[in-house]
This record gives sequence, structure tokens and C-alpha cells, in this order.
Amino acid sequence: MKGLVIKNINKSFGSNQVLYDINFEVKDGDFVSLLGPSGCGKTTILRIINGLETADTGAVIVNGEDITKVPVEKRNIGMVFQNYALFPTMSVAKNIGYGLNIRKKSKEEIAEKVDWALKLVKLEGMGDRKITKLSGGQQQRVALARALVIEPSILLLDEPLSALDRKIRAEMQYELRNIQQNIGITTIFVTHDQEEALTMSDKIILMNKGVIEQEADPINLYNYPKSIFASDFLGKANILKGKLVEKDGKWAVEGRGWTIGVNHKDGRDGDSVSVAVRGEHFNIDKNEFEGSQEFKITNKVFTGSVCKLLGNMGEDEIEISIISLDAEKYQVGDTAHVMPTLETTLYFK
Ligand SMILES: Nc1ncnc2c1ncn2[C@@H]1O[C@H](COP(=O)(O)OP(=O)(O)OP(=O)(O)O)[C@@H](O)[C@H]1O
Repeated sequence: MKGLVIKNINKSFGSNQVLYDINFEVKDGDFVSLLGPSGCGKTTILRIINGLETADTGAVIVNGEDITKVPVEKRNIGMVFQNYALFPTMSVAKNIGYGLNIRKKSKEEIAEKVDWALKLVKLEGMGDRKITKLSGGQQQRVALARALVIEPSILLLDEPLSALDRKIRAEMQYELRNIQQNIGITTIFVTHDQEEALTMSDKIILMNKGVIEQEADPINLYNYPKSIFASDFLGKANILKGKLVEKDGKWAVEGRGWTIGVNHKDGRDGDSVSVAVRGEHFNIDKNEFEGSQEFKITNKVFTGSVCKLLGNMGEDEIEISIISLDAEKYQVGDTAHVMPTLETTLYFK
């Protein structure tokens, strides 16, 4: 099978276990993000894939070949680091050609491939420039060109955009994704930025404390998180404590002064659960409607793309997002009526 398979990886540093039985697959040509808070083990996985670190157990299989015991220099893997790790005294072209040089390729071949890579990252004609004369975004392109010029079987990116300012970062997200799709290279991208992972990935592997919390495509991970951790890490969620109840054949969670419907019952009547509802997954109206709960608005924040309404539902404080066009409909002090959409109301024991 083409692509990458990670099998039963465990890793400890001394007595500190940092990866617990990690298993996942990346399909040929896919862009997969490893997402999670600092210290959850993302970089360690990358280092195990490229051979800079050895796993205690398990295997790394690239395009059907088990490379677990293959030394670093024999693994054909491209890597881009957060700090770019370029050679400041060498020209752009020398930096890009470095990997081909140590692989003892001919001058002609190096020149041809470096030209191809310069074009790919839109730095045509800049081969003679000094690294120190480039902007952060341009340096990042050089690092990417250097990783791709060796025609690696997979590309590993360790927070490559985090040093760039917001606007350049957004541009590079699109560009990186375009380049990746154009050449169809299987890519693993490490980030702790949920929006970046959602924007760029075919699949996200969400990690927490050395284990895979959930693995899904961005839309499913965002809409149907399987844990409180996942719902809170991927965007903001209202997390409310309540008790599971069944009334007239319908299921609901009762909290402090509110009752909201859920579309399945996983547990017994009276079980304590936590409900997670994203701000934009509430229906809201000025008038009462079936199943709606009172919502007393205490604050309103207009951000441009959405308007956030903060307030109380029963005794709990919640935050609701509405589209900016409706921003003037609701004022601080109003009591509106809200109900989370049934499909996206999730609860966890
Ligand atoms: N060489 C090492 N020796 C000892 N502990 C290490 C080593 N490398 C990583 N660790 C520890 O392993 C854990 C996971 O680190 P890792 O860098 O993989 O996390 P991460 O999710 O990439 O975090 P970050 O986003 O901060 O880089 C951390 O607790 C870290 O301190």
C-alpha cells in the first residue's frame, strides 16, 4: 500500500512515557495534521518517522516498506522545521541543493532540480540571493524547496508557519496546500493551531497526552467531537453539566434551570453528563418556540464575521454566535429564546 502506516508506537524518555500505542494511516497524497497541545507528543512522532528518534515498540511503514530500522540518511523523507534551519552563509540555491549535493548528484542534475524547486515555491531567479536578505515567508519557501528537491516519499512539516505573521501565514497556508496537492506528496503537518489544521487538512489526528484522542476529517471532527477535550480544543464549546432524563419517549439533559433535547440516550436516567454545544449551533429567536429556553443577554461582542452574545440560560452562562446581519436584532438586557440544534448537541459522561 502507498502512503504511511504507523503501528503500535510506544515511546518513553527515561521513566516518562510520551507516546502510548499510536496507530494511524495516511493515504497516499493526503495532507494529515497532528494537532494537540504543547507536549502531547506530536514532534516525537515526526522524529520517529524521519529516524531522528527510535520508538520503543512499533513500526513505521512507508509505501509498503518497513523503515523502522533504516538509518536517517537512507530514509527518503523531506522535513521542514519551525525555525527553517537554513544555512545562513549559503545562497538560496546552495541551501536548496544541499540534500542533492550530499547524495553526490551531478552538477547538471542539481542545477536542474534546484531550478524546478525554485519555480515550485515561486522564488524563480532568486537562487543567488543570500538567506539573510530574505523575508521570513521567503525563507520558509526555501526550506520547503530544500525538503522537496530530493523528491521525498513523504513530507514532514513541524509547525512550519508559526514564526510568520498572520497575513503571510494565511497566504502560506493556501500556497503550501496548493504545492502539496500539485505534486501529490503524502504530508504530515504538526501544529497546535486548530484553525490551521481545520483549514489545511484532509484528516486531523487530535492528540492529548501521548494518545490519539480522535481522528477524523475537519468537518466531522469539528461538528461531532467525541470528547469534552475534542470539543473544547477544536473551537469553543459551551460545556454544561446536567442529568440525563427520558420524558415521553424523548431524551433530554436537565441542567440548572434549563432542559435541552438530545437525539440519543447513552446511559441511565439521572446519570450526570456534560453537554457540549458550540456557540453557532444554537437556534435563536426573539419569541418562544418549541423546546426553547430563556436566554438573558448580558453582553454583546461584534467581531465582524460573527456577533457573540453572552448571557444566562438558567443558572449557566453561555456564549452564542449569530451571523453579523442579525447583530442589531438582539440587545444587552433582552431575553431571547434559544435551543441547540438536536444533531450537534453532544454529551459525555
Ligand atoms: N529528547 C528528549 N528527552 C526527554 N524528553 C523529551 C525529549 N523529547 C521530547 N521529550 C518530552 O516528550 C514530551 C512530548 O514532546 P513533543 O516535543 O513530542 O511534544 P509536542 O506535542 O511536539 O509539543 P510542542 O508543540 O511543544 O513541540 C514532552 O513532555 C517533552 O518534554
